[in-house]
Amino acid sequence: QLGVGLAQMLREQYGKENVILSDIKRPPADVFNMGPFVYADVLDYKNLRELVVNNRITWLVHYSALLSAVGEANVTLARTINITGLHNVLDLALENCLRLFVPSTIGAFGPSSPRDPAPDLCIQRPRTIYGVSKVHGELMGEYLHHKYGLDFRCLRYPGVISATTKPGGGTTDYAVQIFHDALGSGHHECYLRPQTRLPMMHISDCHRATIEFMQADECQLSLRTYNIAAISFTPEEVAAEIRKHVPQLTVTYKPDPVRQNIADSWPMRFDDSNARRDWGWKPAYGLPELVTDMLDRVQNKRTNAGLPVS
Ligand SMILES: NC(=O)c1ccc[n+]([C@@H]2O[C@H](COP(=O)([O-])OP(=O)(O)OC[C@H]3O[C@@H](n4cnc5c(N)ncnc54)[C@H](O)[C@@H]3O)[C@@H](O)[C@H]2O)c1
Ligand SMILES: C[C@@H](O)[C@H](N)C(=O)O
Repeated sequence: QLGVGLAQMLREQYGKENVILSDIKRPPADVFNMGPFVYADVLDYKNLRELVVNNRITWLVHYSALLSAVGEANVTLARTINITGLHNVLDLALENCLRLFVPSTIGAFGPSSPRDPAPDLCIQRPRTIYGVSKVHGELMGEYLHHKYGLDFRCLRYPGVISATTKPGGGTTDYAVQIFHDALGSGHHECYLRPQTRLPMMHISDCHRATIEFMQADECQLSLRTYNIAAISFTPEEVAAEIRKHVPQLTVTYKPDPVRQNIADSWPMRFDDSNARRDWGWKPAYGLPELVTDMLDRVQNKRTNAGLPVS
Protein backbone atom coordinates (compact mmCIF):
# COMPACT_ATOMS: atom_id res chain seq x y z
CA GLN A 1 0.00 0.00 0.00
CA LEU A 2 2.71 2.50 0.98
CA GLY A 3 5.92 1.71 -0.91
CA VAL A 4 4.93 2.76 -4.41
CA GLY A 5 3.63 6.21 -3.42
CA LEU A 6 6.65 6.91 -1.23
CA ALA A 7 8.99 5.99 -4.08
CA GLN A 8 7.04 8.32 -6.38
CA MET A 9 7.39 11.22 -3.92
CA LEU A 10 11.09 10.51 -3.36
CA ARG A 11 11.74 10.29 -7.11
CA GLU A 12 10.21 13.75 -7.56
CA GLN A 13 12.83 15.10 -5.13
CA TYR A 14 15.87 12.92 -5.79
CA GLY A 15 15.46 11.79 -9.41
CA LYS A 16 13.82 8.73 -10.91
CA GLU A 17 17.00 6.63 -11.19
CA ASN A 18 18.04 7.32 -7.59
CA VAL A 19 15.16 5.50 -5.91
CA ILE A 20 14.88 1.72 -6.27
CA LEU A 21 11.64 -0.05 -5.40
CA SER A 22 11.74 -3.71 -4.44
CA ASP A 23 9.36 -6.53 -3.57
CA ILE A 24 9.02 -10.27 -3.86
CA LYS A 25 5.83 -9.83 -5.90
CA ARG A 26 5.56 -9.14 -9.61
CA PRO A 27 4.78 -5.42 -9.97
CA PRO A 28 1.95 -4.10 -12.15
CA ALA A 29 3.13 -2.57 -15.45
CA ASP A 30 2.72 1.06 -14.34
CA VAL A 31 4.88 0.46 -11.26
CA PHE A 32 7.53 -1.41 -13.24
CA ASN A 33 7.69 1.35 -15.87
CA MET A 34 7.78 4.15 -13.30
CA GLY A 35 11.47 3.64 -12.37
CA PRO A 36 13.97 1.05 -11.15
CA PHE A 37 12.34 -2.04 -9.63
CA VAL A 38 14.18 -5.11 -8.34
CA TYR A 39 13.39 -8.39 -6.63
CA ALA A 40 14.51 -8.40 -3.01
CA ASP A 41 13.53 -10.86 -0.30
CA VAL A 42 14.21 -9.49 3.18
CA LEU A 43 14.98 -13.03 4.27
CA ASP A 44 17.85 -13.32 1.77
CA TYR A 45 20.73 -11.40 3.31
CA LYS A 46 23.18 -12.04 0.48
CA ASN A 47 20.76 -10.71 -2.12
CA LEU A 48 20.13 -7.57 -0.03
CA ARG A 49 23.85 -7.02 0.40
CA GLU A 50 24.43 -7.32 -3.35
CA LEU A 51 21.76 -4.74 -4.03
CA VAL A 52 23.22 -2.29 -1.54
CA VAL A 53 26.78 -2.75 -2.81
CA ASN A 54 26.00 -2.79 -6.54
CA ASN A 55 23.78 0.28 -6.35
CA ARG A 56 25.77 2.22 -3.73
CA ILE A 57 22.64 2.56 -1.59
CA THR A 58 22.72 5.21 1.15
CA TRP A 59 19.15 5.21 2.53
CA LEU A 60 17.03 2.20 3.23
CA VAL A 61 13.27 2.35 3.81
CA HIS A 62 12.15 -0.98 5.23
CA TYR A 63 8.44 -1.42 4.58
CA SER A 64 8.17 -5.19 4.16
CA ALA A 65 5.92 -6.69 6.81
CA LEU A 66 2.84 -8.77 7.45
CA LEU A 67 0.18 -6.46 8.89
CA SER A 68 -2.01 -7.04 11.95
CA ALA A 69 -4.87 -9.18 10.64
CA VAL A 70 -2.86 -11.35 8.24
CA GLY A 71 -0.18 -11.65 10.91
CA GLU A 72 -2.66 -13.18 13.35
CA ALA A 73 -3.71 -15.62 10.63
CA ASN A 74 -0.07 -16.71 10.09
CA VAL A 75 1.96 -16.06 13.20
CA THR A 76 5.03 -18.04 12.15
CA LEU A 77 5.37 -16.25 8.83
CA ALA A 78 4.74 -12.87 10.49
CA ARG A 79 7.44 -13.60 13.05
CA THR A 80 9.89 -14.58 10.32
CA ILE A 81 9.26 -11.63 7.99
CA ASN A 82 8.76 -8.99 10.66
CA ILE A 83 11.55 -10.03 13.01
CA THR A 84 14.13 -12.05 11.03
CA GLY A 85 13.67 -9.70 8.04
CA LEU A 86 14.19 -6.69 10.28
CA HIS A 87 17.39 -8.16 11.72
CA ASN A 88 18.77 -8.61 8.20
CA VAL A 89 17.98 -5.00 7.40
CA LEU A 90 19.51 -3.72 10.65
CA ASP A 91 22.71 -5.71 10.02
CA LEU A 92 22.88 -4.45 6.47
CA ALA A 93 22.40 -0.84 7.57
CA LEU A 94 25.11 -1.12 10.22
CA GLU A 95 27.54 -2.87 7.89
CA ASN A 96 27.11 -0.27 5.15
CA CYS A 97 26.50 2.90 7.20
CA LEU A 98 23.01 3.30 5.74
CA ARG A 99 20.41 5.65 7.08
CA LEU A 100 17.46 3.48 7.98
CA PHE A 101 13.75 4.24 8.20
CA VAL A 102 11.43 1.57 9.63
CA PRO A 103 7.75 2.32 10.26
CA SER A 104 5.99 1.31 13.44
CA THR A 105 2.28 1.60 14.11
CA ILE A 106 -0.58 2.31 16.50
CA GLY A 107 -0.46 -1.51 16.79
CA ALA A 108 2.72 -1.20 18.89
CA PHE A 109 0.46 -0.35 21.83
CA GLY A 110 -1.81 -2.69 23.76
CA PRO A 111 -4.69 -2.70 26.21
CA SER A 112 -2.52 -1.58 29.13
CA SER A 113 -1.23 1.50 27.24
CA PRO A 114 -2.98 4.87 27.68
CA ARG A 115 -5.49 4.93 24.81
CA ASP A 116 -6.77 8.48 24.60
CA PRO A 117 -4.25 9.72 23.75
CA ALA A 118 -1.28 7.35 23.60
CA PRO A 119 1.96 9.30 24.20
CA ASP A 120 5.33 8.46 22.62
CA LEU A 121 6.71 6.95 25.79
CA CYS A 122 4.43 4.70 27.81
CA ILE A 123 3.84 1.03 28.59
CA GLN A 124 3.73 -1.10 25.39
CA ARG A 125 2.32 -4.58 25.75
CA PRO A 126 0.69 -5.32 22.36
CA ARG A 127 -1.32 -8.53 21.99
CA THR A 128 -0.62 -9.21 18.29
CA ILE A 129 2.48 -10.71 16.67
CA TYR A 130 2.47 -7.61 14.45
CA GLY A 131 2.61 -5.31 17.49
CA VAL A 132 5.21 -7.42 19.26
CA SER A 133 7.44 -7.39 16.17
CA LYS A 134 7.05 -3.61 15.82
CA VAL A 135 8.01 -2.94 19.45
CA HIS A 136 10.99 -5.25 18.87
CA GLY A 137 11.93 -3.15 15.83
CA GLU A 138 11.64 0.13 17.75
CA LEU A 139 13.84 -1.20 20.56
CA MET A 140 16.46 -2.86 18.33
CA GLY A 141 16.80 0.25 16.16
CA GLU A 142 17.15 2.55 19.15
CA TYR A 143 19.61 0.19 20.80
CA LEU A 144 21.84 0.13 17.70
CA HIS A 145 21.56 3.89 17.42
CA HIS A 146 22.76 4.40 20.98
CA LYS A 147 25.43 1.69 20.87
CA TYR A 148 26.84 2.11 17.35
CA GLY A 149 25.43 5.39 16.05
CA LEU A 150 23.09 3.79 13.48
CA ASP A 151 20.94 6.56 11.99
CA PHE A 152 17.70 4.74 12.77
CA ARG A 153 14.41 6.62 12.39
CA CYS A 154 10.96 5.28 13.08
CA LEU A 155 7.45 6.76 12.87
CA ARG A 156 4.40 5.12 14.37
CA TYR A 157 1.84 5.45 11.60
CA PRO A 158 -1.92 5.50 12.17
CA GLY A 159 -4.17 3.50 9.79
CA VAL A 160 -3.29 4.83 6.34
CA ILE A 161 -6.02 5.64 3.81
CA SER A 162 -5.28 5.51 0.09
CA ALA A 163 -7.29 5.36 -3.12
CA THR A 164 -4.89 4.00 -5.71
CA THR A 165 -3.15 1.31 -3.69
CA LYS A 166 -4.93 -1.37 -1.69
CA PRO A 167 -4.27 -2.04 2.00
CA GLY A 168 -2.39 -5.25 2.77
CA GLY A 169 -4.50 -7.01 5.43
CA GLY A 170 -4.71 -4.78 8.48
CA THR A 171 -7.35 -3.91 11.05
CA THR A 172 -7.89 -0.42 9.62
CA ASP A 173 -8.61 -1.62 6.04
CA TYR A 174 -12.38 -0.98 6.35
CA ALA A 175 -11.63 2.76 6.19
CA VAL A 176 -10.42 2.29 2.60
CA GLN A 177 -13.01 -0.30 1.52
CA ILE A 178 -15.93 1.90 2.59
CA PHE A 179 -15.07 4.44 -0.16
CA HIS A 180 -15.02 1.76 -2.85
CA ASP A 181 -18.32 0.35 -1.57
CA ALA A 182 -19.91 3.80 -1.32
CA LEU A 183 -19.27 4.43 -5.03
CA GLY A 184 -19.77 0.81 -6.09
CA SER A 185 -22.65 -1.12 -4.55
CA GLY A 186 -23.69 1.73 -2.24
CA HIS A 187 -23.45 -0.66 0.72
CA HIS A 188 -20.63 -1.39 3.14
CA GLU A 189 -20.55 -4.22 5.66
CA CYS A 190 -18.17 -3.15 8.40
CA TYR A 191 -16.17 -5.70 10.40
CA LEU A 192 -15.77 -3.26 13.31
CA ARG A 193 -18.46 -1.92 15.66
CA PRO A 194 -19.82 1.53 14.74
CA GLN A 195 -18.13 3.34 17.65
CA THR A 196 -14.62 1.88 17.28
CA ARG A 197 -12.35 4.93 17.24
CA LEU A 198 -8.88 4.62 15.69
CA PRO A 199 -6.20 7.09 14.56
CA MET A 200 -6.11 7.42 10.74
CA MET A 201 -4.16 9.42 8.15
CA HIS A 202 -4.33 10.29 4.45
CA ILE A 203 -1.53 8.56 2.52
CA SER A 204 -0.04 11.82 1.26
CA ASP A 205 0.33 13.07 4.85
CA CYS A 206 1.99 9.75 5.73
CA HIS A 207 4.49 9.99 2.87
CA ARG A 208 5.23 13.65 3.52
CA ALA A 209 5.81 12.95 7.23
CA THR A 210 8.21 10.14 6.34
CA ILE A 211 10.27 12.28 3.98
CA GLU A 212 10.31 15.33 6.28
CA PHE A 213 11.40 13.13 9.17
CA MET A 214 14.13 11.44 7.10
CA GLN A 215 15.38 14.86 6.04
CA ALA A 216 15.34 16.37 9.54
CA ASP A 217 18.69 17.28 10.97
CA GLU A 218 19.89 14.81 13.64
CA CYS A 219 20.14 17.64 16.18
CA GLN A 220 16.37 18.27 15.88
CA LEU A 221 15.49 14.79 17.07
CA SER A 222 14.95 14.19 20.78
CA LEU A 223 13.55 10.72 20.00
CA ARG A 224 14.19 8.03 17.38
CA THR A 225 10.59 6.78 17.40
CA TYR A 226 7.74 9.28 17.13
CA ASN A 227 3.96 9.05 17.01
CA ILE A 228 2.41 10.97 14.12
CA ALA A 229 -1.29 11.80 14.09
CA ALA A 230 -3.83 13.44 11.83
CA ILE A 231 -7.43 12.32 12.41
CA SER A 232 -9.29 9.91 14.67
CA PHE A 233 -12.67 8.58 13.62
CA THR A 234 -15.16 5.76 14.06
CA PRO A 235 -16.89 3.81 11.26
CA GLU A 236 -20.14 5.70 11.89
CA GLU A 237 -18.36 9.08 11.73
CA VAL A 238 -16.62 8.36 8.43
CA ALA A 239 -19.86 6.96 7.00
CA ALA A 240 -21.72 10.15 8.03
CA GLU A 241 -19.07 12.29 6.31
CA ILE A 242 -19.27 10.16 3.13
CA ARG A 243 -23.09 10.47 3.15
CA LYS A 244 -22.71 14.25 2.74
CA HIS A 245 -21.54 13.37 -0.81
CA VAL A 246 -23.16 9.94 -1.32
CA PRO A 247 -26.46 10.11 0.61
CA GLN A 248 -27.55 6.63 -0.49
CA LEU A 249 -24.67 4.86 1.33
CA THR A 250 -25.89 2.21 3.76
CA VAL A 251 -23.67 0.50 6.36
CA THR A 252 -24.31 -2.65 8.35
CA TYR A 253 -22.08 -3.87 11.15
CA LYS A 254 -20.87 -7.44 11.53
CA PRO A 255 -17.91 -7.33 13.93
CA ASP A 256 -15.16 -9.82 13.18
CA PRO A 257 -13.92 -11.04 16.60
CA VAL A 258 -10.22 -11.03 15.61
CA ARG A 259 -10.12 -7.53 14.16
CA GLN A 260 -12.53 -6.07 16.73
CA ASN A 261 -10.36 -7.43 19.52
CA ILE A 262 -7.25 -5.92 17.94
CA ALA A 263 -8.93 -2.53 17.41
CA ASP A 264 -10.17 -2.47 21.02
CA SER A 265 -6.59 -2.88 22.24
CA TRP A 266 -5.19 -0.02 20.13
CA PRO A 267 -5.08 3.71 20.93
CA MET A 268 -8.12 5.79 20.06
CA ARG A 269 -5.98 8.88 19.59
CA PHE A 270 -2.27 9.55 19.23
CA ASP A 271 -0.34 12.28 21.04
CA ASP A 272 2.14 13.54 18.42
CA SER A 273 3.22 16.71 20.22
CA ASN A 274 6.91 15.68 20.20
CA ALA A 275 6.94 15.27 16.40
CA ARG A 276 5.22 18.64 16.01
CA ARG A 277 7.71 20.35 18.31
CA ASP A 278 10.95 18.65 17.22
CA TRP A 279 10.74 18.54 13.43
CA GLY A 280 7.61 20.53 12.63
CA TRP A 281 5.15 17.74 11.78
CA LYS A 282 1.70 19.02 10.77
CA PRO A 283 -0.97 17.03 8.89
CA ALA A 284 -2.79 18.62 5.97
CA TYR A 285 -5.91 16.41 5.82
CA GLY A 286 -8.80 16.58 8.29
CA LEU A 287 -11.79 14.24 7.90
CA PRO A 288 -13.77 16.43 5.41
CA GLU A 289 -10.70 16.92 3.18
CA LEU A 290 -9.81 13.24 3.32
CA VAL A 291 -13.34 12.15 2.39
CA THR A 292 -13.61 14.59 -0.53
CA ASP A 293 -10.22 13.57 -1.88
CA MET A 294 -10.87 9.83 -1.50
CA LEU A 295 -14.25 10.03 -3.23
CA ASP A 296 -12.73 12.00 -6.13
CA ARG A 297 -9.89 9.56 -6.58
CA VAL A 298 -11.96 6.39 -6.21
CA GLN A 299 -14.52 7.81 -8.65
CA ASN A 300 -11.75 8.50 -11.20
CA LYS A 301 -10.33 5.05 -10.69
CA ARG A 302 -13.71 3.40 -11.26
CA THR A 303 -14.42 5.54 -14.32
CA ASN A 304 -11.00 4.73 -15.83
CA ALA A 305 -11.62 1.02 -15.20
CA GLY A 306 -15.01 1.27 -16.92
CA LEU A 307 -16.87 0.50 -13.69
CA PRO A 308 -20.22 2.11 -12.83
CA VAL A 309 -20.23 4.88 -10.21
CA SER A 310 -23.28 5.06 -7.95
N1 LIG B 1 -0.81 0.74 5.80
C1 LIG B 1 -0.99 1.11 7.06
O1 LIG B 1 -2.09 1.50 7.47
C2 LIG B 1 0.19 1.08 7.99
C3 LIG B 1 0.03 1.65 9.27
C4 LIG B 1 1.09 1.56 10.17
C5 LIG B 1 2.29 1.02 9.78
N2 LIG B 1 2.41 0.50 8.53
C6 LIG B 1 3.68 -0.12 8.18
O2 LIG B 1 4.13 0.37 6.93
C7 LIG B 1 4.80 -0.66 6.21
C8 LIG B 1 4.19 -0.80 4.85
O3 LIG B 1 2.84 -1.16 5.01
P1 LIG B 1 1.89 -1.42 3.77
O4 LIG B 1 0.54 -1.02 4.21
O5 LIG B 1 2.47 -0.85 2.53
O6 LIG B 1 1.93 -3.02 3.73
P2 LIG B 1 1.61 -4.00 2.49
O7 LIG B 1 1.12 -5.27 3.08
O8 LIG B 1 0.76 -3.31 1.50
O9 LIG B 1 3.04 -4.18 1.85
C9 LIG B 1 4.02 -5.01 2.44
C10 LIG B 1 4.89 -5.53 1.33
O10 LIG B 1 5.87 -6.40 1.90
C11 LIG B 1 6.15 -7.37 0.90
N3 LIG B 1 6.80 -8.54 1.47
C12 LIG B 1 6.26 -9.59 2.12
N4 LIG B 1 7.20 -10.50 2.41
C13 LIG B 1 8.38 -10.03 1.93
C14 LIG B 1 9.69 -10.52 1.92
N5 LIG B 1 10.01 -11.70 2.44
N6 LIG B 1 10.65 -9.75 1.35
C15 LIG B 1 10.34 -8.56 0.79
N7 LIG B 1 9.11 -8.04 0.77
C16 LIG B 1 8.14 -8.77 1.33
C17 LIG B 1 4.77 -7.71 0.35
O11 LIG B 1 4.88 -8.36 -0.90
C18 LIG B 1 4.13 -6.34 0.28
O12 LIG B 1 4.30 -5.74 -0.98
C19 LIG B 1 4.69 -1.93 7.08
O13 LIG B 1 5.88 -2.11 7.79
C20 LIG B 1 3.55 -1.62 8.01
O14 LIG B 1 3.71 -2.25 9.24
C21 LIG B 1 1.39 0.50 7.63
C1 LIG C 1 -2.56 0.31 11.69
C2 LIG C 1 -1.66 -0.43 10.75
O1 LIG C 1 -0.52 -0.88 11.37
C3 LIG C 1 -2.26 -1.37 9.76
N1 LIG C 1 -3.09 -0.63 8.84
C4 LIG C 1 -3.06 -2.46 10.39
O2 LIG C 1 -4.24 -2.28 10.58
O3 LIG C 1 -2.52 -3.50 10.68
